[in-house]
Amino acid sequence: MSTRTPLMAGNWKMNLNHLEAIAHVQKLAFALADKDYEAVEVAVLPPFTDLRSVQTLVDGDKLKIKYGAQDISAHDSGAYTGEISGAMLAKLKCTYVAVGHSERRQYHAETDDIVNTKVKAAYKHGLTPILCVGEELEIREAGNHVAHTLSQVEGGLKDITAEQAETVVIAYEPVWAIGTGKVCGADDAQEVCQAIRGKLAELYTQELADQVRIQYGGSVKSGNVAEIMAQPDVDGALVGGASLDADEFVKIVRFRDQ
Ligand SMILES: O=C[C@H](O)COP(=O)(O)O
Repeated sequence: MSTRTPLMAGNWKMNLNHLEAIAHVQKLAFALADKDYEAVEVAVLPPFTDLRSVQTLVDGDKLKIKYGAQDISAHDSGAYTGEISGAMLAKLKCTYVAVGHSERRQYHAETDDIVNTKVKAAYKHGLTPILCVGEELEIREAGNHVAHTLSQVEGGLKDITAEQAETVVIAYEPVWAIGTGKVCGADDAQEVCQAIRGKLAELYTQELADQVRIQYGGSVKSGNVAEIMAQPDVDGALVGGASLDADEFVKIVRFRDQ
């Protein structure tokens, strides 16, 4: 039986300003109880401009919610206008950082090589990367979704040591299921998550692969989360739209009750 603690992470994307972020985290904190945190790790990934406010709230009230960023610069400092470094995120006590989200790959031309440099930057600064992978619709329709996703896993983890990789979180997000309401079938999610675990065993060891958490992401809601979480290789969810509604996100955290 798996000892992996599920990770439910809300990726707010480009939503909620810093005042709204405070109200939202307060609502989550009010609703979630110790028994929730014992069963599930809960995290939010707000926009960069919200992180200081979230940190102040989490620190001040000793909240058990973890938080992180949606992206990280591959560079440590210098003339990189608009970028945010791992050192800056670490200073704000971020735990996680999403790397290679499909929206970064699609709108900012992030290749596996760029994603890999960002994974390295995350580890360098003591952050845990949530490495996002997943195929576009044409690739799935052509039956190449597993191979495509595994090559993104391999590319993202290039030169990452076993000591580092044992803490990575992989988020499998089929692009066609993101924000579309089209949920990948639980069996389909399991197929790819299982293959990702197999790839981790091949790259490292079975023991390491058994330890790594693999999330599913793509139109996760309270109504479908239980079925997805019932899959043996799915260890959590990366939730976009539904994480903006605090009540709905709490229901997702409490997937066992749904
Ligand atoms: O990071 C989250 C994913 O992109 C899923 O977004 P979604 O739940 O709105 O489909």
